[in-house]
Amino acid sequence: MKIEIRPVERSEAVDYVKVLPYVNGMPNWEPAPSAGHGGPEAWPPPRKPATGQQLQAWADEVLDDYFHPQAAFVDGKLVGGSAMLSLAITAPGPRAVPFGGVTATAVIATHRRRGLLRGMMQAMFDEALERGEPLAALSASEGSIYGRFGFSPATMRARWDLERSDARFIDPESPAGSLELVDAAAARQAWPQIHEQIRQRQVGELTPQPGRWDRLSDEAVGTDGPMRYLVRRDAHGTLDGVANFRLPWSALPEHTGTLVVDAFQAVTPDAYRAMWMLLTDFDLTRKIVAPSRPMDEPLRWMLRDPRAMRITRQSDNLWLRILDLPGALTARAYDTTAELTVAIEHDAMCPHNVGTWRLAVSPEGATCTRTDTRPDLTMDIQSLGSLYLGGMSAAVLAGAGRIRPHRPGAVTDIARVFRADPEPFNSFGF
Ligand SMILES: CC(=O)SCCNC(=O)CCNC(=O)[C@H](O)C(C)(C)COP(=O)(O)OP(=O)(O)OC[C@H]1O[C@@H](n2cnc3c(N)ncnc32)[C@H](O)[C@@H]1OP(=O)(O)O
Repeated sequence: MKIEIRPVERSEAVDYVKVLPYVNGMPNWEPAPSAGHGGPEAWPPPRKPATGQQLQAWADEVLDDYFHPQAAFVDGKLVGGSAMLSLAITAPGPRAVPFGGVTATAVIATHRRRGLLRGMMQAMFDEALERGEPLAALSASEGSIYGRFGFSPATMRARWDLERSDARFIDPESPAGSLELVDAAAARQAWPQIHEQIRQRQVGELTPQPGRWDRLSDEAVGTDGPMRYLVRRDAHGTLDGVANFRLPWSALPEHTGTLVVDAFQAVTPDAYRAMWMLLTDFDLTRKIVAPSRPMDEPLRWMLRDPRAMRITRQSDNLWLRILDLPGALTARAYDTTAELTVAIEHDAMCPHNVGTWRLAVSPEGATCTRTDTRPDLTMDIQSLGSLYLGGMSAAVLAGAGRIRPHRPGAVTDIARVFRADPEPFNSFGF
């Protein structure tokens, strides 16, 4: 059996997309309902196999400059593929840090568990480092796969619901400004403007991959039910919020009258409140479901009964992988002054990360250099990925034995250095 891992050539792009489960009408996510799914059933039925025209459109995307595909060949046949997208994530600062976003990953069922994904992953890590991307990231189809490659959850998301009758606001006055239900084309125009303002300040948000905004307003994507679009303007007429929502039809009486908020972004607290006031009080609805929202949703604090907003699922969202430790740690900013030495004992796929590192941070900047001194803490590379955006607790990771302190106070110190407020959040994957 001859195994070859290499980038895809132009003539092989259609073969590459053919290995992806969704292209064949097969599921490509674990069957357990994830926080991101908004429908009442466990998961929408798989789509139909792709048409020749769709295959060609996806193949063209594979060949785009921002897409860096690798493929696995066994005895000359393309049996697996994975790709990285060159994107940027907002790190504390806020600073935009380039990363390789792993996507479009699959190995055909007959060739799994032979190390083909591992081979492609290594090739993608090496290429990302050459492009100067200190991080890799992905959304995981299953929780047990990607830890072994050095990825670890760095952001979380929640699905919540709220009975319309319980959505009573502490301040019932609607803020000045206007709300308008618009068509898909107007929402398509609003999304990039609003997202860009939020991305520049919200840690965890991502630059959109090409086609992102077309897909977001595409009715064929996501759960069923016609898509509706809401935009909001402030008292001066400046656009400051946009949301996509649906009222899915269901044969089950318990699911009828549910308004699903697929996507929601607001630039100001007024826009945020005005839009939720409308969406939580739509005539002929009973319940509001928001499938993929931050854990720390301000809406809870606007309600007279904060308990009315019930988190019904929560899950990891973005998984991060530190590819270049000093590059990543000096790319983000810190709002405290501190000095810490951190030891990484193992990193088979990125051995240059192994060693003891002295991290010196201040609001003016950070340095990260090798040192021979005794470390304050030892941790795995996964834990550093989880800490990086400031969303995960160092104390919890220490409690799990993933971070080992070597002096009193070291865990509190690293928590203070990395923590961010509000929680990092990415409103979409890739
Ligand atoms: C980022 C995204 O794109 S998410 C979408 C991922 N795609 C899918 O889930 C589609 C369905 N699954 C698949 O196509 C394949 O199972 C893949 C792509 C997930 C894995 O491909 P493989 O070539 O089988 O992985 P590979 O053999 O390199 O596995 C490396 C290690 O991960 C483990 N592993 C791989 N897949 C899984 C899994 N689904 N569950 C648990 N462990 C797994 C292997 O056992 C192996 O373990 P080891 O390091 O202890 O030996």
